Amino acid sequence: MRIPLGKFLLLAMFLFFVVASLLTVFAYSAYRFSEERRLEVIRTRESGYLALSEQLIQRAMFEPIADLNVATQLPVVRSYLNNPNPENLAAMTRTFLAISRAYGRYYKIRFIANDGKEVVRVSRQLNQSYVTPDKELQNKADRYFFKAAMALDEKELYISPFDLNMEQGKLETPYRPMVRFAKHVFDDLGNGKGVIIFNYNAQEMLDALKDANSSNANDALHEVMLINEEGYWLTNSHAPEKEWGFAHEKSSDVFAYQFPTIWHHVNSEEHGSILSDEGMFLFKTLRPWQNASLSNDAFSAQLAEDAISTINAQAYRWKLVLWLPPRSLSKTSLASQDFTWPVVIVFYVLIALATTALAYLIMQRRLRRQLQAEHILDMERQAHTDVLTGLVNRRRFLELAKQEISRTLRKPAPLSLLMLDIDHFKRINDMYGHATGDEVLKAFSGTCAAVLREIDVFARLGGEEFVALLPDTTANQAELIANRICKAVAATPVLSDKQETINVTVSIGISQWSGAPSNVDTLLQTADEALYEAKKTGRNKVICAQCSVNWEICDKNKTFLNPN
Ligand SMILES: Nc1nc2c(ncn2[C@@H]2O[C@H](COP(=O)(O)OP(=O)(O)OP(=O)(O)O)[C@@H](O)[C@H]2O)c(=O)[nH]1
Repeated sequence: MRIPLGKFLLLAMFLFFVVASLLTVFAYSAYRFSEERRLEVIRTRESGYLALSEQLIQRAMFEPIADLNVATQLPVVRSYLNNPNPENLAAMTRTFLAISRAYGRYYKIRFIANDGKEVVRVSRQLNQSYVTPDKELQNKADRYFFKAAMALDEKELYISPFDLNMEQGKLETPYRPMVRFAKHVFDDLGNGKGVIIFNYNAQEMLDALKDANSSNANDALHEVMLINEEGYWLTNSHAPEKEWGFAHEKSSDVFAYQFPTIWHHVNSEEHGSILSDEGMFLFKTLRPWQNASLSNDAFSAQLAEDAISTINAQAYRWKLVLWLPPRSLSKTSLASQDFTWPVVIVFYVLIALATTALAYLIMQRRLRRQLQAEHILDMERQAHTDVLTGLVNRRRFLELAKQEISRTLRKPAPLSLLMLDIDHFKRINDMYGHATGDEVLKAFSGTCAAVLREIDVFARLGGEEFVALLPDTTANQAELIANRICKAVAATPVLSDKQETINVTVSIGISQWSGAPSNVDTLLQTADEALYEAKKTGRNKVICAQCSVNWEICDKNKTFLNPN
């Protein structure tokens, strides 16, 4: 017996579906868990970069304050303010030149007198510091920064908005971002003498910011952005051409244009992190001077003390944003590794192989069990069946007859039994051989079975002796059936292997269960006695002791002794 292919394939597919679904759910959950952990690690690392960047900006923005404070206290400067003679002016100019060279971070260091006239201007360009000749000095009385600085008292300090350097009223290109730091200076008698202004080269700080954030080449690469109040990029490592959008008046060069939903959070929240289809954003609001006294950085904290009266620190509010674009973010994700899809395919192929093997084993086991069950059934059938005729044998007949009697006891009904014996069967054997005798037995069984009903129990007791138990049948009805059998047998001759016609007749004895608690043996015995009577009185007949009428309707002409 072979494994049925259709069922095997169905089972294999079912197992594959179940196992693959379970393992997929499990693997996907594990993947989601590891993804969350991975993103958490990235977020923590990026927070570190954000804190570092903030510190870097804060430090850079405090250095000019320190320099300006020191400059206004220098003895040479004090001497000039108290006694503005040419000698002291020259000494102050030399000091400004030295400061310019030493730090290199100031485009201009100037002293502007009360009337707005530049008295000293030390410029720095292309890594060179030089003193501007007197004839090129300008009057700045109308400039906003001069006016603002002149309004300060001694302790206060003016910080201009982040701006681009202008030369001769025009934007200098490439852009030179700068912030002006100015102090109103007084002589020892408290008379205002003018303003000292440092034009701080902020590009230095912005470059340092980019450098600090590009050294993470081994990590997922992030972009650093510094955004001013209006959402313009002061620095944008991802798209430097979009920096200083306010200068080239391109409304699309704002953060809000590129990332509207992200900007909503960045603009309205102090700090946070956002994970979206556009990547991961970590941001922080920077108020370089306003919050400096809270800084962990001792340097910044001290300077915050010094510049405590900085008048326009409130105006400074930048947004520092670190952005991991989706590609960078997924760089370390399992899903984007080269080996992932081949592994997934191998994974499912292995599941398919394993479930196919399992289906094969299950089918084989089922088949074995089925064969065993069939074998047992077969054995049972053999134990209950007469091999030659296929009829129920004596043992099984006795079991079935007992069951039938019990049933009749529970639900009273007539029950009759026929005992059948082929006449002169020995002679058939003797004349035509044992094999032909067997054929006669088979033909006889078939003829009788055709007359009997489905519910009748027809059995071969042994040799040429047969029995039929007829439920729901009275002796009179049984007699009719027996006569029908008797006539059918007589009318059905059998052909020998030599094509000779063999007439077969049968004698039948009948008994009916009386309703009294008798057993099968009693029934058999009564029928056997009737059969004996039939044999004794000429064969080919039916005898029923309990019947109301007893007549012989079997064909008297058809006897074994009288063929045809
Ligand atoms: N071919 C064949 N013969 C069998 C089988 N079982 C029993 N016999 C024979 O059946 C014969 C029965 O003969 P008897 O018991 O003398 O009865 P009978 O010749 O039919 O005579 P009556 O019953 O008096 O009519 C014996 O010769 C048995 O050997 C069988 O399975 N096959």
